[in-house]
Amino acid sequence: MAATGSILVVDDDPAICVVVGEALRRQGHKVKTAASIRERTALMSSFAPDVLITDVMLPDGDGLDGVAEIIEHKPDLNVIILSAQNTLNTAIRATEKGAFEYLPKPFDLNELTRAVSDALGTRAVAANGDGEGALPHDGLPLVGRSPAMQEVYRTIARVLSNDLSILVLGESGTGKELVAEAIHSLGQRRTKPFVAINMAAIPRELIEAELFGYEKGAFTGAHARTAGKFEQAQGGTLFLDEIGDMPLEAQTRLLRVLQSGEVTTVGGSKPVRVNVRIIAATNKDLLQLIEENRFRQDLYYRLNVVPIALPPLRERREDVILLARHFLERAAIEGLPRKSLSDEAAQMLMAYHWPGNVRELQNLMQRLAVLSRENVIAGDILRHALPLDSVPADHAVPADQLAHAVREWTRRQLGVGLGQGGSRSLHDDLLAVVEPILLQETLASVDGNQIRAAGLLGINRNTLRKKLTDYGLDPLQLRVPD
Ligand SMILES: Nc1ncnc2c1ncn2[C@@H]1O[C@H](COP(=O)(O)OP(=O)(O)OP(=O)(O)O)[C@@H](O)[C@H]1O
Repeated sequence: MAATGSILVVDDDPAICVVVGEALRRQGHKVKTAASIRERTALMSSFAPDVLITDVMLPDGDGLDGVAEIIEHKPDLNVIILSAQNTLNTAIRATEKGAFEYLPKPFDLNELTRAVSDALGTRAVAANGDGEGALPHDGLPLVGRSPAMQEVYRTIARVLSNDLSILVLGESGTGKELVAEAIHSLGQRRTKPFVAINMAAIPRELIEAELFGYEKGAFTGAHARTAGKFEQAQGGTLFLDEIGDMPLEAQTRLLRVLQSGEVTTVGGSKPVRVNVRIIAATNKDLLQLIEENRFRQDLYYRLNVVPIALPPLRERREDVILLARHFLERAAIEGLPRKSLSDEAAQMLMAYHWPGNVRELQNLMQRLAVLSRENVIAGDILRHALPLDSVPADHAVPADQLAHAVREWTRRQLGVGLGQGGSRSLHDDLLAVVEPILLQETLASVDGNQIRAAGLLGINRNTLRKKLTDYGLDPLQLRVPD
């Protein structure tokens, strides 16, 4: 049976105290509630709880204030923070104060009761050795309050005080590099270098020299010993962007460095010890690459100690307006005219499918800050500014029609084709019908510009190029359809 204990719930909302209190009592815990910091302080000494659940915004102050001191006096106490201010800042502050868990409001009651059971079965997490207020809290880079982003904040907060390897997953423009920078600049390595290298941006044959450095004369043009990114990042963080594009030979070498903690330059023989935190990122399906023998499984496990998944912007639409306002505000701080969004414009932004994710939204807001003559950005301006006439992805009728066509096609294939063999697979057959149309139409809409088409499709440029070759499509011959 799960352990039971005494729990103090602090929230100025009586409804929350009742609901949480009842749920916990039903599980056999002893529960008391308080509505303010004053009441909390009074109860802490008389009641001596095992777990403290506290809201952040309390009528007489910030619920996080004093938490570090409480834990210092009572190291066994586990603290669970509830907060409606679902920002990276709150998650980090909660972790810094030594809180056991941070739950964004509105929270899931099951999650809370589970957190309490976990807390009772675990020793309190010691407060971060940096001490209070040691981290720069202002101007935190990541914006967004969606549940998906809260999960990201919680994970970031948990990895700041350790050196675990991190794999950031997400489509292009979702903020993978920003997450890596945030982990570095808020973590214990922040006074050391943050070095980024993008595997897709460097010719394959140069990747090893860039990463590990090279000796004088190692190859034509190697005029002097040059330190690689590993050595440049000494003591700090190395961000390996687009790791899925790393050639296999370089992967083998990288794995060796991660296992030994030593780098040997290309053409060199004397290893150099390196102390570097690794954060890798990819928009590719690494498991698929492993299956195709294009990515080493052992390297994958080394890199993927803590995964952080950034969902596409279209799957966290509640963040769109916050982000849009953030970018307009930033433009104003940079000296551009201050702009706001009309209701219609806000609706349109929410409905759009954002294939280029946050980067696309950021670029659009910057453009509008410069171009729009009115102070309030109206729907009309957006209609021109959004690509493809801002057709929202959720456009119900075409999506329904497509779904209908796919259903009919699949049923027919299953009816006709079962047991006849010869066909590659239903999945491939469908893609072979649909994908070339998607690629052709998208390319035609941007006059064959592969970079823009890849952005609209939300896939990597190299992936697009490969697909075009596979389907025998020539982007230059694609004309805007009638
Ligand atoms: N949550 C966010 N809050 C504020 N700005 C963001 C957020 N996410 C992304 N951005 C901004 O959007 C732009 C794209 O982000 P970033 O370069 O980190 O994406 P990425 O996933 O690494 O893209 P790629 O895979 O193409 O390299 C950056 O200018 C970044 O500052």
